[in-house]
Amino acid sequence: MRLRRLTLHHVSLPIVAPFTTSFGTETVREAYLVEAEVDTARGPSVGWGECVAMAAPVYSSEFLSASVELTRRWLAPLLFAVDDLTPETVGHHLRGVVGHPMAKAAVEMALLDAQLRTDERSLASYLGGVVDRVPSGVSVGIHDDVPALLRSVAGYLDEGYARIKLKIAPGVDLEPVAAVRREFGDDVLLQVDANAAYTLSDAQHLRRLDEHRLLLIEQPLGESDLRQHALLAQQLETPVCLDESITSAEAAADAIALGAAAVINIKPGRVGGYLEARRIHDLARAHGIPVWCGGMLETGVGRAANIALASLPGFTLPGDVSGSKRFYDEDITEEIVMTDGSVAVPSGPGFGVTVDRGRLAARTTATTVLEP
Ligand SMILES: CSCC[C@@H](NC(=O)CCC(=O)O)C(=O)O
Ligand SMILES: [Mg+2]
Repeated sequence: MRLRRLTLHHVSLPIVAPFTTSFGTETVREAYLVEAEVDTARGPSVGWGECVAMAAPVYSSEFLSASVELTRRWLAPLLFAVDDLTPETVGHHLRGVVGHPMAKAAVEMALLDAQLRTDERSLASYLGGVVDRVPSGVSVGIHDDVPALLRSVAGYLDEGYARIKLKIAPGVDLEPVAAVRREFGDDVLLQVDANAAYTLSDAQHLRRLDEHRLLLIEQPLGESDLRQHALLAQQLETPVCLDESITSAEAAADAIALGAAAVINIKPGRVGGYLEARRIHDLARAHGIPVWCGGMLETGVGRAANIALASLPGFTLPGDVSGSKRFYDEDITEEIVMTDGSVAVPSGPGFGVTVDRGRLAARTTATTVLEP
C-alpha cells in the first residue's frame, strides 16, 4: 500500500465519573484518532487508529502532544517515503525512531485497519482469535470513602461484569479490598492495580492482601523494577501481574525469565501495536503465563480492536474490555455493549466498527493533517 494522508483528530471526551488512580484523577479523556488514507492493490482505503497516550506523562513517559509532534516530524515522513508499505513492516520502517510505542501503535493500527477493510477480513480473524465473545472486566477507581466504593462495585456487579479490578495506593488498599470481599463474598473475581505506587519496602504490607484471594496484584512497583518485582513475588501468594513494565516482547521475555510476572496485562498501545501485542501473547503462552487485555480508556476504535485481541487463546483472564458506557455517555463509534459479563468480538472488516463523523466532529478539539 501507499500512504497518501494521515489526519490526527484530537478529541476530548468527558468521562462519566472522575476516575482516580494512584497517579491522579481523570475527568476528561484527551486522545487522538489517526485516520490513514491509503492506496492498496485493490484501490483506496481508509483505516483508523487511536493513540492511548495520556495528556500528561503520568502513566508512562509518553504524552499526547509529544506523540503528535513525533508523528508529524518523524513517523509520517518515514511512512510517506515507502512505496510498498504493509502493516507488518511499519515497525521495521520506524525502527530508527527510538521509543514512543503509543505513537507508533496508533499509526500501525490505522494502516492495519485500512488493509483489513480492503481484504474484508476482521482483526480477530487476522490475529488468530478463537472465540466470538470475551469476558468483560471493569476497572474501579479510588473512591472518597468505602460506602461510595461499595455502591460503585454493586452497580458494576448488577450490570454483570465478570471481574472487578480495584485501583489501590498506599493508604487506600487493605480497607477497601477487605470491604469489597466482606460485602460481595469470595466468589467475585477480584484483583487490584497499584500503578507502580509501592516499593519493595512495602512487601510485608502487601502480603496482607494475600488473605483476600485476589486474582493478581497489578504493577505494584515501578516500571523499571523488574528484579524488585521478582523479589516481591517470592514474598507474596497473590500473583504479580505487570502492566507499565511490559513495553515490548523483549521486556516481557526479561520479566518472565526473572520471575517478575506470573501474569501479564497486554496493552497494544503500550507495547507499540497489535502485532507486538500478539508476539507477547505467543511468548507468554509458550511459558504458561496467562495474559489479559488492559485498557487505556479507549474510544470504540481502540476498544473494538482490544476485544479482537482478547479473543486469542492465551487471553484466559477477563480484560479491561468494558462496555463504552463504563467511561463515555456517547462513543465516537457504535456503542460497545457488555451483556451477561461479556462483549462480542467484532466480526466486520478491519476493527469492525465505524467512526461516526458527526460525533467525531463534536468531540474534536483540533485536527493535524499530514501529507507527503
Ligand atoms: C487512566 S488509567 C489508565 C491505565 C489503567 N487502565 C485501567 O485501569 C483500565 C481502564 C479501561 O478500562 O480502559 C491501568 O493501569 O491498567
Ligand atoms: Mg494497570
